[in-house]
Amino acid sequence: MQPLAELNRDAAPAPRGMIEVSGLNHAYATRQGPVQALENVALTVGQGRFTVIVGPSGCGKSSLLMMLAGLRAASAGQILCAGRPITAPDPDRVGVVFQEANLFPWLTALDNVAFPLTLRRAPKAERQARARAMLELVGLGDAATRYPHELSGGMKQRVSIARGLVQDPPVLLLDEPFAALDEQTRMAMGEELLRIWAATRKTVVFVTHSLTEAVYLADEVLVMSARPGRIIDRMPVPLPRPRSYEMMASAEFGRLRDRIWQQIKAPAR
Ligand SMILES: Nc1ncnc2c1ncn2[C@@H]1O[C@H](COP(=O)(O)OP(=O)(O)OP(=O)(O)O)[C@@H](O)[C@H]1O
Repeated sequence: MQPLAELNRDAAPAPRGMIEVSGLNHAYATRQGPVQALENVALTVGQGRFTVIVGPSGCGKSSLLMMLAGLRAASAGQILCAGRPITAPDPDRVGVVFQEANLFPWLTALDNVAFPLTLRRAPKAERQARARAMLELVGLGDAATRYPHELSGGMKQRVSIARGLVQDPPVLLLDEPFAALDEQTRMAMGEELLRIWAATRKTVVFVTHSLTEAVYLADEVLVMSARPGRIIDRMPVPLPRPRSYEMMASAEFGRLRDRIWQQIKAPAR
């Protein structure tokens, strides 16, 4: 007879992803009729994994991220985060960072980071301690009392990342967070994000147009088709970590980037 432990192991559910999306469809209502943005999107992101989403312009990447964040409802389908549906923004489970840092100009860096805790009416000492720790984490411990206009573009995005992490959510979503930055700052921010990710072990979903950024950052790249967006490839990135600038010149890196490019380049006319 099979021992009880064996039976239990067989009966245990398969390990679930931190994020599980199934049958996601979305059509926007426009004056010209419905615009099908997403078609039957399904994906799983394992706990602590760094997943990057790429795809042609207008394929629905931002729409998908907004839905994962609970900021937009899909026409159909299900999104589970940590085993429970996402139906509205839930900063305890999901932090979000957008292309624009969207900081309040009248608040210091510290108070911007603390703002979500203020909304929750957390005690002031706790808010400040937590926000200070997050600023330290993103390398801005010395800039706590500065206002947004006194910060560079890269520093503002660091504040935005710190704010996304301040409630310690298991998931961090980033929608082209470095797109507005110059190339040098963008590279540095990519490295910085990997350092933060390694320190916190968050589950990360990152949208970008940059194929180099995608391969450099990801454990796995999800490639979307042109609209209506579908997932057409799940490409693991077997490059070792920590990633380095030199890896970008390797044949393996080039092969991975080319695999994405071949799938998203516009068809020749
Ligand atoms: N509020 C809206 N109303 C109507 N159509 C919309 C709306 N938001 C997005 N769309 C359309 O849905 C499609 C997907 O848009 P979305 O912004 O999600 O794509 P994307 O892949 O993030 O684009 P990009 O790469 O250019 O940032 C596009 O065709 C867009 O025009």
